[in-house]
Amino acid sequence: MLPTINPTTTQAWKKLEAHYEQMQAQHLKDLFQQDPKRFEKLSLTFEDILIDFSKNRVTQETMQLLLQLAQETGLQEAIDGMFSGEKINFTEDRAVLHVALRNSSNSPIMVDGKDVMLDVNRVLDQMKAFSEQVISGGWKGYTGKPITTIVNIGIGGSDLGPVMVTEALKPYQQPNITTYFVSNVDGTHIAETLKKVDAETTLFMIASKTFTTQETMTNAHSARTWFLENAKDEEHIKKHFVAISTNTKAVSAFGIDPQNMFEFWDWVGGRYSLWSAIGLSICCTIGFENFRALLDGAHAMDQHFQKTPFEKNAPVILALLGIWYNNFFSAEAHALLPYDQYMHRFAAYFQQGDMESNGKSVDRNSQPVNYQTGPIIWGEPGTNGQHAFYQLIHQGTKLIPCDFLAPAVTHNPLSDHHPKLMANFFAQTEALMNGKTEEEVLKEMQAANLSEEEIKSLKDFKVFEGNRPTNSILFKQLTPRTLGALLAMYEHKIFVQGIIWNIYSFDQWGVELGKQLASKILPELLNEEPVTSHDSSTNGLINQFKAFRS
Ligand SMILES: O=P(O)(O)OC[C@H]1O[C@H](O)[C@H](O)[C@@H](O)[C@@H]1O
Repeated sequence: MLPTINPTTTQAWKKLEAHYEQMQAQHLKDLFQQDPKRFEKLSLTFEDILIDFSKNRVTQETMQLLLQLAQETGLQEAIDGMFSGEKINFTEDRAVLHVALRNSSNSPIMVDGKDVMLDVNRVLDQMKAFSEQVISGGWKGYTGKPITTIVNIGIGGSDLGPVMVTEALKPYQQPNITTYFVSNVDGTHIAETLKKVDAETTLFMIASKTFTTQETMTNAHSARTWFLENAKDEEHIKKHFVAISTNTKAVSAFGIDPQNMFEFWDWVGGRYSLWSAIGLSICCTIGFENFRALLDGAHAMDQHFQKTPFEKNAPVILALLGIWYNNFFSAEAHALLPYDQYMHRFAAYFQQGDMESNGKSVDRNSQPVNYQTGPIIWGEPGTNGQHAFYQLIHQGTKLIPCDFLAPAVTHNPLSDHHPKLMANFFAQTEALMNGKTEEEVLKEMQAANLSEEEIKSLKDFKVFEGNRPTNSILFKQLTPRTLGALLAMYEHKIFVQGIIWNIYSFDQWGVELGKQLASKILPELLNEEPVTSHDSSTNGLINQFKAFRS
């Protein structure tokens, strides 16, 4: 059982409220001036990753109080519960064991009296053997040609993780394999993908934990129809369709040979599933050894998370800082800004990871929460974001804490691109912290020989308040191991926040209502009758939709 402490009732929370009153007037610039050792004190390293959290609006006292909050809300007990296979996903009565999927030390993890590592290793072996066959050309299509193209059909957790990782690890891509991802039920997605592929050399991976998701099943059936139009014979399906699911029955009903099914289990949450057989498209794209290295990096971070004292624990620190802004500074959002083009789906991935996990408003006592929970997560790679939305982060009315992530070594050392990219990375967090005072603005304008009148009319617009908090996460290079560690770090950050907010992070009831209503509306769209069963807006929209199509 997870602890059920309302965080606002803790001693630490009350002290943090009082402490916030002092801290809101403090400027980061001054905190740096007061303490030349601030960077050393407020940064930590994990393997090849440096996490600098010194540009946050905190002092040692803030960190102490936040750590006390973690203690008082029972974080250690919760961490132990997750790692030992307790059914901490209470509302679905399930364990939460993505950590078992990458448990390379193989220590037993028991669920319902059974060591899950046996199953984990069995499926990993199956993934290894299969991906090696595909990559080596040993797995042949129905005309005897090797597979050159993979189409992963899945949505949400059965799509975002593999998309993000295969993009992030493109430098490790096998030269003979091209991978596409189809998620949207909009027919455009599958239609445009099928235009690019050849039935003789394409392998479809139908990835769905439940194997009932409307979007995925619709796309899978369209892919099957298209394939049979080419291959003509249902016998050939077994060479071109594999399934990744927890639902064996539904996989067989679809016509996929159980031999070609890759299993995972109900204790793997969809948004935590890239480490499971859902990662098969990753294995076949970058090779099993690289997938293994991704798992190993995550496992190393898991151990760090499980065993390191909270004051040096990367996921715990990041989580506490997030709580500080979310609950005391009333920050509504958090931006993830990777300065690495390969990580262009990183923010999208953690939009699901974080917002589906912690977008909750009922606590673990079944009571409505009386405090804020999960933030809005968003972001784009630098420097593109700088030329689009950073204006608001620098000078807008909202406080948006940001994580800046970047590799020191690029996979594409093209002339001076990387130093230029990194100059921006360093400049942005400095600018966000320091801002620009009126005095500095005046000096600048005078140096540019502006008239007194021009200076007077423009100066106010050019002042930057600064004091905008950032974390800088600088790593040596974006390797599979480092990516694995970074992903696990953010996963555990989300876990810690969910524990402190006293919510259940591993269910997602909020996505159900829209699905139910859509299945009620679908038949109404397929007949000629005017619709009257909804509110006037929904009726009006549906009836206009029908009129446009008639
Ligand atoms: O893998 P599936 O069962 O097809 O589910 C795909 C997605 O469906 C829903 O939208 C859930 O909210 C997601 O958490 C899940 O990842």
